[in-house]
Amino acid sequence: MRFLGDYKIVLLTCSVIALSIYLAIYGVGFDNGIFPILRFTNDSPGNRTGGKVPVKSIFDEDFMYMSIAEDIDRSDSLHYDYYQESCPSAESIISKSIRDIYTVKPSIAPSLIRLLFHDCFIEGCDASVLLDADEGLTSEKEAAPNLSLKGFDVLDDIKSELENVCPGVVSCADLLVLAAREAVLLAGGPFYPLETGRKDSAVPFKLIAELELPSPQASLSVILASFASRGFNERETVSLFGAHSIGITHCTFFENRLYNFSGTGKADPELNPGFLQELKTKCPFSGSALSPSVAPGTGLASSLPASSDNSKNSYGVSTGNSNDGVIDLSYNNEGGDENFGTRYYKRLMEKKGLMFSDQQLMGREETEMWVRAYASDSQLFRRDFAMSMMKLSSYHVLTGPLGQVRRTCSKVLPRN
Ligand code: HEM
Ligand SMILES: [Ca+2]
Repeated sequence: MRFLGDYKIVLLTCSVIALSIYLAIYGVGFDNGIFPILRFTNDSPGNRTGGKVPVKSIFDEDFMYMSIAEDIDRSDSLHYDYYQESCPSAESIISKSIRDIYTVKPSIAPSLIRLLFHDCFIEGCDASVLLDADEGLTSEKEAAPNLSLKGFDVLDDIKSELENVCPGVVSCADLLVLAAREAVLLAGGPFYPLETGRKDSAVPFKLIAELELPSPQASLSVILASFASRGFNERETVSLFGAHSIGITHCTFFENRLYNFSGTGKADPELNPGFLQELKTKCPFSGSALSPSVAPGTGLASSLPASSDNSKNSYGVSTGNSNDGVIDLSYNNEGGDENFGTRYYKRLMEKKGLMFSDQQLMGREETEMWVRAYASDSQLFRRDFAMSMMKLSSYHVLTGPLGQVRRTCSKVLPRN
């Protein structure tokens, strides 16, 4: 019996160590000696600045509380309320600023969420996307998939407010993830706890952004591979796409589906016929659908052939044509805020996905299953979206001496 008891202790200790390593690697951190547990019953912010916010691990099905050694050195890693002493008002300044701006400009919410995705997906959440071009540096903003990003000015303003209160303390990477979380909440999405302590990169990654941000013409296998290479499974990937229930899309990103799908000169058969007519009136034929740059089914942005039409780039973004129409992804907030996410999945089930890449989620059993689940169960979607956003917001972060805290989000610190 004694042997059995020892055996169990050894087994438990090994499990704790293994789980610790797993969670540390995948970015769901510790907090004050507790594996975070998410309250599934309630989406309300709860203890937003108090540090110990319970979070459920994405990886275990059972709710587990375990104590871990108190003497782990967390000074160089992400943790809750990182700015508690160095800048106690940081989180409230950020959330209040976003709330104020949102009242006059609600489009800031989708802009920031997209910005977060484009930053974190490329070399992690390090604010690399916020850098302007500078001597020797080509800005990530100039990468084709990033040309229609917005919200930089708002982050610059909030950063200068933070600099007035606590100079050189709050990173732009933390600012972006916290601002995007507030944006999700304002748009009717769930609250999720976030650890802080990210540092900013000293370089942008324009070429990697060109190569690795998925194109709106990407096929399902390309999309899944691209998310999987960053640790996101099908369920997490499908849940993140729920962000496409808010904001806007330019016609240019799906025009080929209306007029010249796969070079056939016809519409995409996967488009709902009534919806097709509706879209055609909003996005009249402009000729750009004939461009080879928008041939669907291809891979990542960079793998699309360069357009012969100089007004468009390989991501299909109009660079010179100001006539490009815009479609409201939320369809005037169809079903209200409480339908954040679910309205997107319902539309996919009706073959009303706007981009080729959106409708692709219905293309395989394992992703279609999650589309159906999220369309019918908004609580499930909110929980999954919250967890996936937490995971995305902590993806591949720079901490401690590995990064810097910029004074201005668009500029790296001057070299000494
Ligand atoms: C295969 C993956 C994805 C592709 C190809 C894609 C592509 C696009 C495109 C082309 C637009 C329209 C931009 C414009 O017209 O200005 C857009 C908008 C948007 N995307 Fe995605 N996206 C993807 C995944 C995601 C993810 C994972 C998120 C967030 C978690 C996200 C959040 C958004 C938001 C919020 C908007 C609206 C932006 C605004 O209104 O300013 N997207 N996306
Ligand atoms: Ca980045």
